[in-house]
Amino acid sequence: MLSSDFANLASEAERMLNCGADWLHMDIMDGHFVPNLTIGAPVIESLRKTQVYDTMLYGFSYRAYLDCHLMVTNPLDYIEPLGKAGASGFTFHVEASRENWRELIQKIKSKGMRPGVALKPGTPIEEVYPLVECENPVEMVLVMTVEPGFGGQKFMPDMMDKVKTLRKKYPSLDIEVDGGLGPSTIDMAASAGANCIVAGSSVFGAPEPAHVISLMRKSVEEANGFSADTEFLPKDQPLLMPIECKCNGSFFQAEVTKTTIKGESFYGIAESLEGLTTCRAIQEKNLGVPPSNLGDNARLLIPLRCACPYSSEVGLATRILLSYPVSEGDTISNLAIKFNTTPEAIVSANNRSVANFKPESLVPLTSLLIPLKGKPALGPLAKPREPNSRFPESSIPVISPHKKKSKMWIVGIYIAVIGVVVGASIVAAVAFLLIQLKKKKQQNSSKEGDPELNSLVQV
Ligand SMILES: O=C(CO)[C@@H](O)[C@H](O)COP(=O)(O)O
Repeated sequence: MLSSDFANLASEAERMLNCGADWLHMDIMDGHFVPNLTIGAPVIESLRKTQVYDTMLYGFSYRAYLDCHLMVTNPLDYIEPLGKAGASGFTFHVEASRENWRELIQKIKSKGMRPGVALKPGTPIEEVYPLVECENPVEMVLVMTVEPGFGGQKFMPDMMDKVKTLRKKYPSLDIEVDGGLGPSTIDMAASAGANCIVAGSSVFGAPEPAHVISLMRKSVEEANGFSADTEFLPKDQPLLMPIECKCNGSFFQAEVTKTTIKGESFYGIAESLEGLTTCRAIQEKNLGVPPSNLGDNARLLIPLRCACPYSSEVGLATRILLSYPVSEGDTISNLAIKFNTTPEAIVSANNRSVANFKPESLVPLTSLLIPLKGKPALGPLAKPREPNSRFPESSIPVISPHKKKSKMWIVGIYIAVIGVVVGASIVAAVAFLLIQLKKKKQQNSSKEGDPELNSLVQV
Protein backbone atom coordinates (compact mmCIF):
# COMPACT_ATOMS: atom_id res chain seq x y z
CA MET A 1 0.00 0.00 0.00
CA LEU A 2 3.07 2.26 0.13
CA SER A 3 2.42 3.19 -3.51
CA SER A 4 -1.27 3.96 -2.93
CA ASP A 5 -2.86 7.37 -2.58
CA PHE A 6 -2.72 7.73 1.22
CA ALA A 7 -5.47 10.36 1.12
CA ASN A 8 -7.81 7.64 -0.11
CA LEU A 9 -6.35 4.67 1.68
CA ALA A 10 -9.64 2.86 2.31
CA SER A 11 -10.84 2.98 -1.27
CA GLU A 12 -7.36 2.16 -2.56
CA ALA A 13 -7.29 -0.90 -0.32
CA GLU A 14 -10.70 -1.98 -1.48
CA ARG A 15 -9.65 -1.48 -5.07
CA MET A 16 -6.64 -3.76 -4.61
CA LEU A 17 -8.71 -6.49 -2.98
CA ASN A 18 -11.17 -6.28 -5.82
CA CYS A 19 -8.25 -6.60 -8.23
CA GLY A 20 -7.39 -9.93 -6.63
CA ALA A 21 -4.81 -9.10 -3.94
CA ASP A 22 -4.84 -11.64 -1.10
CA TRP A 23 -3.22 -9.43 1.51
CA LEU A 24 -2.69 -5.71 2.10
CA HIS A 25 0.98 -5.08 2.84
CA MET A 26 1.31 -2.15 5.25
CA ASP A 27 4.77 -0.57 5.52
CA ILE A 28 5.30 0.94 8.96
CA MET A 29 8.45 3.10 9.04
CA ASP A 30 9.70 5.13 12.01
CA GLY A 31 12.12 7.52 10.28
CA HIS A 32 14.92 5.98 12.35
CA PHE A 33 15.39 2.34 11.35
CA VAL A 34 14.87 3.56 7.76
CA PRO A 35 15.11 7.11 6.42
CA ASN A 36 11.37 7.45 5.82
CA LEU A 37 8.27 7.91 7.96
CA THR A 38 4.92 6.41 7.09
CA ILE A 39 1.99 5.13 9.09
CA GLY A 40 1.38 3.58 12.50
CA ALA A 41 -1.31 1.87 14.55
CA PRO A 42 -3.91 4.70 14.26
CA VAL A 43 -4.00 4.36 10.49
CA ILE A 44 -4.22 0.58 10.71
CA GLU A 45 -7.09 0.99 13.17
CA SER A 46 -8.98 3.39 10.88
CA LEU A 47 -8.50 1.08 7.96
CA ARG A 48 -9.74 -1.87 9.97
CA LYS A 49 -12.76 0.11 11.16
CA THR A 50 -13.96 0.79 7.65
CA GLN A 51 -14.83 -2.92 7.43
CA VAL A 52 -14.64 -2.76 3.67
CA TYR A 53 -12.08 -5.48 3.76
CA ASP A 54 -14.08 -8.55 4.47
CA THR A 55 -12.77 -11.46 2.49
CA MET A 56 -13.57 -15.09 3.04
CA LEU A 57 -11.02 -17.77 3.52
CA TYR A 58 -11.33 -21.44 4.33
CA GLY A 59 -14.99 -21.14 5.20
CA PHE A 60 -14.52 -18.26 7.60
CA SER A 61 -15.63 -14.71 7.07
CA TYR A 62 -12.22 -13.13 7.26
CA ARG A 63 -11.26 -9.54 7.60
CA ALA A 64 -8.67 -8.52 5.04
CA TYR A 65 -5.23 -9.70 6.04
CA LEU A 66 -3.22 -6.65 7.06
CA ASP A 67 0.37 -7.76 6.59
CA CYS A 68 2.34 -5.22 8.64
CA HIS A 69 6.04 -4.83 7.92
CA LEU A 70 7.71 -3.03 10.81
CA MET A 71 10.72 -1.04 9.66
CA VAL A 72 11.25 0.32 13.15
CA THR A 73 14.03 0.33 15.73
CA ASN A 74 11.82 -0.79 18.64
CA PRO A 75 9.27 -3.32 17.34
CA LEU A 76 8.30 -4.29 20.91
CA ASP A 77 6.62 -0.87 21.37
CA TYR A 78 4.31 -1.57 18.45
CA ILE A 79 2.90 -4.96 19.41
CA GLU A 80 0.21 -3.83 21.81
CA PRO A 81 -1.11 -0.93 19.68
CA LEU A 82 -1.02 -2.89 16.44
CA GLY A 83 -2.71 -5.88 18.05
CA LYS A 84 -5.50 -3.57 19.26
CA ALA A 85 -5.70 -1.84 15.91
CA GLY A 86 -6.45 -5.11 14.15
CA ALA A 87 -3.19 -5.97 12.38
CA SER A 88 -3.04 -9.56 11.10
CA GLY A 89 0.66 -10.12 10.50
CA PHE A 90 3.53 -8.47 12.41
CA THR A 91 6.88 -8.78 10.66
CA PHE A 92 9.81 -7.26 12.54
CA HIS A 93 13.41 -6.92 11.35
CA VAL A 94 16.03 -9.34 12.61
CA GLU A 95 18.51 -6.43 12.70
CA ALA A 96 16.26 -4.69 15.25
CA SER A 97 15.60 -7.70 17.46
CA ARG A 98 18.87 -9.53 18.07
CA GLU A 99 18.39 -9.31 21.83
CA ASN A 100 14.66 -9.88 22.19
CA TRP A 101 13.24 -11.88 19.28
CA ARG A 102 11.92 -14.65 21.54
CA GLU A 103 9.94 -12.14 23.60
CA LEU A 104 8.71 -10.45 20.41
CA ILE A 105 7.41 -13.68 18.88
CA GLN A 106 5.66 -14.69 22.07
CA LYS A 107 3.99 -11.26 22.49
CA ILE A 108 2.95 -11.01 18.84
CA LYS A 109 1.23 -14.37 19.07
CA SER A 110 -0.40 -13.49 22.37
CA LYS A 111 -2.03 -10.51 20.64
CA GLY A 112 -3.48 -12.76 17.95
CA MET A 113 -1.07 -11.70 15.20
CA ARG A 114 1.09 -13.85 12.98
CA PRO A 115 4.81 -13.24 13.54
CA GLY A 116 7.27 -12.85 10.69
CA VAL A 117 10.91 -11.82 10.50
CA ALA A 118 12.43 -9.62 7.78
CA LEU A 119 16.04 -9.17 6.80
CA LYS A 120 17.79 -6.40 4.91
CA PRO A 121 19.81 -7.20 1.76
CA GLY A 122 23.11 -7.04 3.66
CA THR A 123 22.08 -9.43 6.42
CA PRO A 124 23.15 -13.07 6.05
CA ILE A 125 20.28 -15.55 5.82
CA GLU A 126 21.74 -17.66 8.66
CA GLU A 127 20.59 -14.96 11.08
CA VAL A 128 16.96 -15.99 10.74
CA TYR A 129 17.47 -19.75 11.21
CA PRO A 130 17.12 -19.71 15.00
CA LEU A 131 13.84 -17.80 14.69
CA VAL A 132 12.43 -20.44 12.36
CA GLU A 133 13.78 -23.44 14.23
CA CYS A 134 13.00 -22.50 17.81
CA GLU A 135 10.12 -23.95 19.79
CA ASN A 136 7.92 -20.89 19.28
CA PRO A 137 8.91 -19.90 15.73
CA VAL A 138 8.05 -17.11 13.30
CA GLU A 139 5.62 -18.15 10.59
CA MET A 140 7.09 -16.17 7.72
CA VAL A 141 10.46 -14.87 6.57
CA LEU A 142 10.51 -11.68 4.52
CA VAL A 143 13.55 -11.41 2.28
CA MET A 144 14.02 -7.75 1.31
CA THR A 145 14.93 -7.42 -2.33
CA VAL A 146 15.63 -3.67 -2.06
CA GLU A 147 17.09 -1.53 0.75
CA PRO A 148 14.03 -0.91 2.94
CA GLY A 149 12.62 2.61 3.08
CA PHE A 150 11.18 3.48 -0.31
CA GLY A 151 9.03 2.06 -3.05
CA GLY A 152 9.94 2.00 -6.72
CA GLN A 153 13.51 0.71 -6.34
CA LYS A 154 15.29 -1.83 -8.51
CA PHE A 155 14.92 -5.54 -7.66
CA MET A 156 18.14 -7.20 -6.39
CA PRO A 157 18.42 -10.60 -8.10
CA ASP A 158 21.32 -11.59 -5.79
CA MET A 159 18.79 -11.98 -2.99
CA MET A 160 17.35 -15.05 -4.71
CA ASP A 161 20.12 -17.21 -3.26
CA LYS A 162 18.67 -16.47 0.18
CA VAL A 163 15.20 -17.48 -0.99
CA LYS A 164 16.51 -20.71 -2.54
CA THR A 165 18.41 -21.61 0.61
CA LEU A 166 15.36 -20.98 2.77
CA ARG A 167 13.02 -22.95 0.52
CA LYS A 168 15.40 -25.92 0.49
CA LYS A 169 15.72 -25.86 4.25
CA TYR A 170 12.05 -25.16 5.06
CA PRO A 171 9.77 -26.58 2.35
CA SER A 172 6.51 -25.34 3.86
CA LEU A 173 7.60 -21.99 5.27
CA ASP A 174 5.94 -18.81 3.98
CA ILE A 175 8.69 -16.86 2.22
CA GLU A 176 7.85 -13.29 1.28
CA VAL A 177 9.84 -11.09 -1.07
CA ASP A 178 9.48 -7.33 -1.14
CA GLY A 179 10.93 -4.67 -3.39
CA GLY A 180 11.03 -4.20 -7.14
CA LEU A 181 8.68 -7.07 -7.90
CA GLY A 182 6.58 -6.98 -11.03
CA PRO A 183 6.00 -8.89 -14.27
CA SER A 184 9.68 -8.66 -15.25
CA THR A 185 11.10 -9.98 -11.98
CA ILE A 186 8.40 -12.30 -10.64
CA ASP A 187 9.70 -15.44 -12.37
CA MET A 188 13.07 -15.13 -10.63
CA ALA A 189 11.39 -14.88 -7.22
CA ALA A 190 8.83 -17.57 -7.91
CA SER A 191 11.33 -20.10 -9.23
CA ALA A 192 13.60 -19.45 -6.25
CA GLY A 193 10.71 -20.50 -3.98
CA ALA A 194 9.00 -17.30 -2.79
CA ASN A 195 5.27 -17.73 -2.22
CA CYS A 196 4.21 -14.31 -0.84
CA ILE A 197 4.87 -11.46 -3.21
CA VAL A 198 4.79 -7.81 -2.21
CA ALA A 199 4.41 -5.50 -5.16
CA GLY A 200 3.80 -1.76 -4.91
CA SER A 201 4.71 0.42 -7.86
CA SER A 202 4.28 -2.32 -10.48
CA VAL A 203 0.65 -2.82 -9.41
CA PHE A 204 -0.43 0.73 -8.59
CA GLY A 205 1.38 2.07 -11.64
CA ALA A 206 -0.28 -0.37 -14.03
CA PRO A 207 -3.30 0.61 -16.15
CA GLU A 208 -4.81 -2.73 -15.13
CA PRO A 209 -3.60 -3.77 -11.66
CA ALA A 210 -5.76 -6.90 -11.75
CA HIS A 211 -3.85 -8.10 -14.79
CA VAL A 212 -0.48 -7.62 -13.08
CA ILE A 213 -1.69 -9.41 -9.93
CA SER A 214 -3.04 -12.35 -11.86
CA LEU A 215 0.13 -12.60 -13.93
CA MET A 216 2.30 -12.71 -10.82
CA ARG A 217 -0.01 -15.20 -9.11
CA LYS A 218 0.21 -17.48 -12.12
CA SER A 219 4.00 -17.39 -12.05
CA VAL A 220 4.09 -18.36 -8.34
CA GLU A 221 1.51 -21.08 -8.81
CA GLU A 222 3.34 -22.57 -11.77
CA ALA A 223 6.67 -22.52 -9.96
CA ASN A 224 4.98 -24.49 -7.19
CA GLY A 225 3.62 -27.03 -9.64
CA PHE A 226 0.10 -25.80 -9.22
CA SER A 227 -1.96 -23.76 -11.60
CA ALA A 228 -5.42 -23.50 -13.02
CA ASP A 229 -4.24 -25.76 -15.82
CA THR A 230 -2.87 -28.40 -13.49
CA GLU A 231 -5.20 -31.30 -13.92
CA PHE A 232 -3.61 -34.10 -11.96
CA LEU A 233 -3.21 -33.64 -8.30
CA PRO A 234 -1.42 -36.31 -6.33
CA LYS A 235 -3.78 -38.97 -5.05
CA ASP A 236 -5.16 -38.32 -1.56
CA GLN A 237 -3.64 -34.83 -1.46
CA PRO A 238 -5.87 -32.80 0.89
CA LEU A 239 -6.76 -29.40 -0.54
CA LEU A 240 -8.08 -26.26 1.09
CA MET A 241 -10.70 -24.43 -0.93
CA PRO A 242 -11.42 -20.87 0.18
CA ILE A 243 -15.17 -20.32 0.27
CA GLU A 244 -17.30 -17.32 1.03
CA CYS A 245 -19.60 -18.31 3.85
CA LYS A 246 -22.52 -15.94 4.14
CA CYS A 247 -23.84 -16.00 7.68
CA ASN A 248 -27.08 -14.40 8.63
CA GLY A 249 -28.26 -15.47 12.07
CA SER A 250 -28.45 -19.23 11.89
CA PHE A 251 -28.52 -19.22 8.10
CA PHE A 252 -25.19 -20.24 6.60
CA GLN A 253 -24.48 -20.56 2.95
CA ALA A 254 -21.51 -20.69 0.62
CA GLU A 255 -21.56 -21.01 -3.11
CA VAL A 256 -18.85 -21.65 -5.62
CA THR A 257 -19.20 -21.66 -9.36
CA LYS A 258 -18.04 -24.54 -11.44
CA THR A 259 -17.55 -24.69 -15.17
CA THR A 260 -18.68 -28.05 -16.44
CA ILE A 261 -16.85 -30.50 -18.65
CA LYS A 262 -18.79 -32.43 -21.26
CA GLY A 263 -20.38 -35.56 -19.84
CA GLU A 264 -20.30 -34.55 -16.18
CA SER A 265 -23.29 -35.02 -13.92
CA PHE A 266 -24.57 -33.49 -10.67
CA TYR A 267 -23.98 -36.86 -9.06
CA GLY A 268 -20.32 -36.98 -10.12
CA ILE A 269 -19.72 -33.37 -9.06
CA ALA A 270 -21.32 -33.94 -5.64
CA GLU A 271 -19.30 -37.11 -5.22
CA SER A 272 -16.02 -35.40 -6.10
CA LEU A 273 -16.73 -32.91 -3.29
CA GLU A 274 -16.89 -35.80 -0.83
CA GLY A 275 -19.85 -34.75 1.27
CA LEU A 276 -19.41 -30.97 1.18
CA THR A 277 -22.55 -30.80 -0.92
CA THR A 278 -25.25 -33.10 -2.21
CA CYS A 279 -26.68 -33.94 -5.58
CA ARG A 280 -30.03 -32.54 -4.49
CA ALA A 281 -28.56 -29.25 -3.27
CA ILE A 282 -26.86 -28.78 -6.65
CA GLN A 283 -30.13 -29.56 -8.37
CA GLU A 284 -32.01 -26.98 -6.31
CA LYS A 285 -29.45 -24.30 -7.15
CA ASN A 286 -29.48 -25.05 -10.85
CA LEU A 287 -33.13 -25.44 -11.74
CA GLY A 288 -33.74 -26.25 -15.33
CA VAL A 289 -30.28 -27.76 -15.89
CA PRO A 290 -30.39 -31.47 -16.76
CA PRO A 291 -28.63 -33.37 -13.94
CA SER A 292 -26.57 -35.66 -16.14
CA ASN A 293 -24.68 -35.60 -19.39
CA LEU A 294 -23.85 -31.92 -18.97
CA GLY A 295 -22.37 -29.95 -21.81
CA ASP A 296 -19.02 -28.16 -21.91
CA ASN A 297 -18.52 -24.80 -20.18
CA ALA A 298 -21.88 -24.50 -18.43
CA ARG A 299 -21.60 -22.47 -15.22
CA LEU A 300 -23.12 -24.23 -12.23
CA LEU A 301 -23.72 -22.88 -8.76
CA ILE A 302 -22.49 -25.37 -6.20
CA PRO A 303 -23.71 -24.84 -2.62
CA LEU A 304 -21.27 -25.95 0.08
CA ARG A 305 -21.80 -26.52 3.76
CA CYS A 306 -20.18 -23.85 5.93
CA ALA A 307 -20.71 -21.73 9.04
CA CYS A 308 -19.12 -18.68 10.62
CA PRO A 309 -17.70 -18.72 14.15
CA TYR A 310 -19.77 -16.95 16.81
CA SER A 311 -18.18 -13.85 18.28
CA SER A 312 -17.64 -15.77 21.55
CA GLU A 313 -15.61 -18.35 19.63
CA VAL A 314 -13.49 -15.70 17.94
CA GLY A 315 -12.57 -14.58 21.46
CA LEU A 316 -11.49 -18.16 22.15
CA ALA A 317 -9.11 -17.92 19.19
CA THR A 318 -11.29 -19.79 16.69
CA ARG A 319 -10.50 -18.01 13.47
CA ILE A 320 -11.53 -20.52 10.86
CA LEU A 321 -14.33 -23.03 10.55
CA LEU A 322 -13.23 -25.72 8.19
CA SER A 323 -15.90 -27.70 6.36
CA TYR A 324 -14.37 -31.15 6.51
CA PRO A 325 -15.61 -34.08 4.41
CA VAL A 326 -15.95 -37.07 6.73
CA SER A 327 -14.22 -40.26 5.60
CA GLU A 328 -14.59 -43.85 6.71
CA GLY A 329 -12.97 -44.35 10.10
CA ASP A 330 -12.94 -40.68 11.14
CA THR A 331 -13.79 -40.03 14.77
CA ILE A 332 -14.22 -36.76 16.61
CA SER A 333 -11.22 -37.46 18.82
CA ASN A 334 -8.94 -38.39 15.90
CA LEU A 335 -9.97 -35.27 14.02
CA ALA A 336 -9.41 -33.14 17.11
CA ILE A 337 -5.83 -34.45 17.27
CA LYS A 338 -5.30 -34.06 13.53
CA PHE A 339 -6.45 -30.43 13.50
CA ASN A 340 -5.04 -29.48 16.88
CA THR A 341 -8.38 -28.68 18.47
CA THR A 342 -10.58 -30.35 21.09
CA PRO A 343 -13.46 -32.82 20.67
CA GLU A 344 -15.68 -30.42 22.66
CA ALA A 345 -14.95 -27.55 20.28
CA ILE A 346 -15.87 -29.73 17.28
CA VAL A 347 -19.09 -30.91 18.89
CA SER A 348 -20.10 -27.37 19.82
CA ALA A 349 -19.30 -26.06 16.32
CA ASN A 350 -21.50 -28.72 14.76
CA ASN A 351 -24.40 -28.35 17.14
CA ARG A 352 -25.08 -24.95 15.61
CA SER A 353 -26.15 -26.16 12.22
CA VAL A 354 -27.13 -29.78 12.49
CA ALA A 355 -30.06 -30.54 14.72
CA ASN A 356 -29.52 -33.84 16.55
CA PHE A 357 -25.83 -33.94 15.70
CA LYS A 358 -24.52 -37.28 16.91
CA PRO A 359 -20.76 -37.10 17.49
CA GLU A 360 -20.51 -40.83 18.13
CA SER A 361 -21.66 -41.75 14.64
CA LEU A 362 -19.86 -39.77 11.97
CA VAL A 363 -21.20 -40.65 8.56
CA PRO A 364 -18.84 -40.76 5.58
CA LEU A 365 -19.79 -38.41 2.75
CA THR A 366 -21.23 -35.84 5.11
CA SER A 367 -19.40 -32.74 6.29
CA LEU A 368 -18.22 -31.67 9.69
CA LEU A 369 -17.29 -28.18 10.88
CA ILE A 370 -13.88 -28.04 12.54
CA PRO A 371 -12.95 -24.91 14.49
CA LEU A 372 -9.33 -23.88 13.93
CA LYS A 373 -7.05 -21.26 15.37
CA GLY A 374 -5.39 -20.67 12.02
CA LYS A 375 -4.88 -22.10 8.58
CA PRO A 376 -4.12 -25.81 8.92
CA ALA A 377 -0.82 -27.14 7.59
CA LEU A 378 -1.61 -29.69 4.93
CA GLY A 379 1.91 -30.23 3.68
CA PRO A 380 3.29 -29.01 0.38
CA LEU A 381 1.64 -30.02 -2.84
CA ALA A 382 3.69 -32.56 -4.65
CA LYS A 383 4.44 -31.95 -8.30
CA PRO A 384 1.53 -33.02 -10.44
CA ARG A 385 1.89 -36.09 -12.55
CA GLU A 386 2.41 -35.86 -16.27
CA PRO A 387 -0.79 -35.24 -18.18
CA ASN A 388 -2.57 -38.45 -18.93
CA SER A 389 -4.38 -38.97 -22.18
CA ARG A 390 -7.33 -40.60 -20.44
CA PHE A 391 -8.63 -37.19 -19.42
CA PRO A 392 -9.20 -34.17 -21.60
CA GLU A 393 -6.78 -31.25 -21.17
CA SER A 394 -7.71 -28.69 -18.52
CA SER A 395 -10.23 -30.87 -16.85
CA ILE A 396 -10.53 -31.70 -13.19
CA PRO A 397 -11.28 -35.40 -13.10
CA VAL A 398 -14.29 -36.11 -10.97
CA ILE A 399 -15.34 -39.57 -9.89
CA SER A 400 -18.05 -40.44 -12.33
CA PRO A 401 -20.79 -42.94 -11.54
CA HIS A 402 -19.28 -45.16 -14.24
CA LYS A 403 -15.98 -45.20 -12.45
CA LYS A 404 -17.71 -46.06 -9.23
CA LYS A 405 -19.54 -48.88 -10.92
CA SER A 406 -16.30 -50.31 -12.27
CA LYS A 407 -14.77 -50.10 -8.79
CA MET A 408 -17.74 -51.98 -7.39
CA TRP A 409 -17.36 -54.50 -10.18
CA ILE A 410 -13.76 -55.15 -9.06
CA VAL A 411 -14.96 -55.56 -5.48
CA GLY A 412 -17.62 -57.90 -6.85
CA ILE A 413 -14.97 -60.02 -8.51
CA TYR A 414 -13.06 -60.29 -5.25
CA ILE A 415 -16.18 -61.57 -3.52
CA ALA A 416 -16.84 -64.05 -6.32
CA VAL A 417 -13.29 -65.39 -6.22
CA ILE A 418 -13.44 -65.84 -2.47
CA GLY A 419 -16.81 -67.62 -2.84
CA VAL A 420 -15.44 -70.16 -5.34
CA VAL A 421 -12.40 -70.94 -3.18
CA VAL A 422 -14.48 -71.32 -0.01
CA GLY A 423 -17.11 -73.44 -1.81
CA ALA A 424 -14.49 -75.75 -3.33
CA SER A 425 -12.81 -76.18 0.08
CA ILE A 426 -16.13 -77.15 1.69
CA VAL A 427 -16.86 -79.74 -1.04
CA ALA A 428 -13.35 -81.19 -0.67
CA ALA A 429 -13.68 -81.35 3.13
CA VAL A 430 -17.06 -83.09 2.94
CA ALA A 431 -15.74 -85.61 0.39
CA PHE A 432 -12.69 -86.29 2.58
CA LEU A 433 -14.89 -86.86 5.65
CA LEU A 434 -17.19 -89.22 3.74
CA ILE A 435 -14.23 -91.27 2.49
CA GLN A 436 -12.79 -91.46 6.02
CA LEU A 437 -16.16 -92.53 7.41
CA LYS A 438 -16.54 -95.19 4.77
CA LYS A 439 -13.01 -96.53 5.48
CA LYS A 440 -13.75 -96.69 9.22
CA LYS A 441 -16.97 -98.58 8.61
CA GLN A 442 -15.14 -101.11 6.45
CA GLN A 443 -12.46 -101.54 9.12
CA ASN A 444 -15.11 -102.06 11.84
CA SER A 445 -16.94 -104.69 9.84
CA SER A 446 -13.70 -106.56 9.16
CA LYS A 447 -12.84 -106.33 12.89
CA GLU A 448 -16.18 -107.89 13.87
CA GLY A 449 -15.43 -110.92 11.69
CA ASP A 450 -11.92 -111.62 13.16
CA PRO A 451 -12.15 -113.49 16.56
CA GLU A 452 -8.37 -113.30 17.21
CA LEU A 453 -8.41 -109.57 16.84
CA ASN A 454 -11.57 -109.41 18.92
CA SER A 455 -9.95 -111.19 21.82
CA LEU A 456 -6.94 -108.90 21.64
CA VAL A 457 -9.16 -105.88 21.87
CA GLN A 458 -11.01 -107.29 24.88
CA VAL A 459 -7.72 -107.88 26.80
O1 LIG B 1 9.09 -2.22 2.22
C1 LIG B 1 9.15 -1.72 1.15
C2 LIG B 1 10.11 -0.62 0.94
O2 LIG B 1 10.80 -0.45 2.10
C3 LIG B 1 8.31 -2.25 0.07
O3 LIG B 1 7.04 -2.60 0.50
C4 LIG B 1 8.34 -1.55 -1.24
O4 LIG B 1 7.89 -0.27 -1.08
C5 LIG B 1 7.58 -2.26 -2.31
O5 LIG B 1 7.36 -1.38 -3.34
P1 LIG B 1 7.86 -1.61 -4.82
O6 LIG B 1 9.31 -1.88 -4.77
O7 LIG B 1 7.09 -2.82 -5.29
O8 LIG B 1 7.49 -0.36 -5.50
